[in-house]
Amino acid sequence: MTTVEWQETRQKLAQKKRWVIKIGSALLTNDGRGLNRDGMQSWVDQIAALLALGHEVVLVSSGSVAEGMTRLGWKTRPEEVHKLQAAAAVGQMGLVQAYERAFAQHQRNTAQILLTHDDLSDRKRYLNARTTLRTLLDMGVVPVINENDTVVTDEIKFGDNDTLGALVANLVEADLLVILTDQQGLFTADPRSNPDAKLIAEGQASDPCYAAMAGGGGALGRGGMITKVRAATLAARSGADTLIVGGRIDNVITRLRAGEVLGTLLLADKERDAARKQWLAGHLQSHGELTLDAGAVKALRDSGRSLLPIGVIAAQGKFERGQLVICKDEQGAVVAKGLVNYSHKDAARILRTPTAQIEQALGYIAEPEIIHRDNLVVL
Ligand SMILES: Nc1ncnc2c1ncn2[C@@H]1O[C@H](COP(=O)(O)OP(=O)(O)O)[C@@H](O)[C@H]1O
Ligand SMILES: N[C@@H](CCC(=O)OP(=O)(O)O)C(=O)O
Repeated sequence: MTTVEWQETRQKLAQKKRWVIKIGSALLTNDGRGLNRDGMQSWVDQIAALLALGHEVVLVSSGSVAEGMTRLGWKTRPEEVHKLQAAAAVGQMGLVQAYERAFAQHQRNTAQILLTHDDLSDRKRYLNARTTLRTLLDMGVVPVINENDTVVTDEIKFGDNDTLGALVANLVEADLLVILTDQQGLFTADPRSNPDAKLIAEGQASDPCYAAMAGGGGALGRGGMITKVRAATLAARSGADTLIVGGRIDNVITRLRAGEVLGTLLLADKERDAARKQWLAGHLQSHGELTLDAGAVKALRDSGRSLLPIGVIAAQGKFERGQLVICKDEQGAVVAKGLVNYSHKDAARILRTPTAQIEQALGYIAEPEIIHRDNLVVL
C-alpha cells in the first residue's frame, strides 16, 4: 500500500465502533512507584471523549501486582507465585478505585471483570461473559478487565495481559485492539538494547517477520513485545486490527481517533463478519438440531434476525447453553449454525413459545432469543 492508502486505512479504522484498549504494567505504574494516576486520568478523559462520540470501549488494564507491591511496601517483584497472587489481590482494589474515581468525573460507571483464559475457552462461560459485557456496553458502562490472578498461576508468572486483551477482542468482536505500552510501538529490534532500531508503522498481523523482531519485556510487565505481536494474530482471528502504541505520547487516544499515524498497526486479513463466519462454521462441533418453521427461516435468511423460540418447532440432541446447534427447515435442509442460549431440556419447554412467556415456562429468562444473531451464521 502507498503512504496515502495507509493514511486512509488509519482514518477508516479510527471511525470503527468497538475498541478494546489494553494498558500495560510498564505504563501504569510509574516504573514501580505506585499507580501513574495522572496518566490514568488522561487516558480516561480521552476514553470518555471516545464514548461521547458513540464508540464502545472495553478497558483491559494491568497494574494489580505493581499496586499491590506498593501497598504492601515491597520493593522488588517477588518470584513466588503465591506472593504475586496475593499482591494482585491487594492491588486490584486500588486499581479499580482509581479507574472508578477517574471515570466518575465524566459521570461514567465502571464495572470490574476478572477473567481467566479458561473462562474464555469454556463455551458456557464464554457466552455468559459475552452477554454480560454486551449488556454493560449497551448501558454505557466501561468494563475494566484484568486477569483473575487468584485462580491462575501460568499467566501471572509470565505477566502477560496482551493475550487477555486479544481474547477479549475476540469475545466482544471488537473492531480494534489498542495496546498502550512504554515504547512508541514495535521496533525492528528491542530499542532498549538497539538504539538504531526503527519503528514499524504498519504491516499484516499474519506476517511472521514481526515475531522475530520482538523480544521480552522489562521488570514490571514482563510479556514484552512478543506477546503483543502474538496478541495481534489472535485478535485477527475475529477480524480485529491491532495498534501497538506509546501510552506516554500526548493525547495518544484522541490522536489515534483523528487518524494520526502513530505506533504500529497490524492489520487482520479478514473482515470481522467473514472471520466470525469462518470460526463458527468451521471450528465447532455441533451438539444438536433445531427445526424452524417457515417464518423463522425467512427471518434468518432475509432479514438477518435472531432466532426466537416461537419459530422453533422441534429440538433434538443433548446440548447445553453455549454449545453449537444446527438449524434446519421443515424439509431437513440446513439453514444456519449458532450458539444456543438454552440447554436442550429448557429449549424443549419453550418450543413455539412467545418471548413474553419464556419466564412463565422456565421460571427464568436467560435471553429473549434462543440464538442471538451475533452468534448465528446463516449458511
Ligand atoms: N522489537 C521491540 N520493539 C519495541 N519494544 C520491544 C521490542 N522487543 C522487546 N521490547 C520490549 O518490550 C517492552 C514492553 O513490554 P512490557 O514490559 O511487557 O510492557 P507492558 O507492561 O506494556 O505489557 C519494552 O519496554 C521493550 O523493552
Ligand atoms: N494481572 C497482573 C499481571 C499482568 C501484566 O503485568 O501484564 P502486562 O502489562 O501485559 O505485562 C497485573 O495486573 O499486575
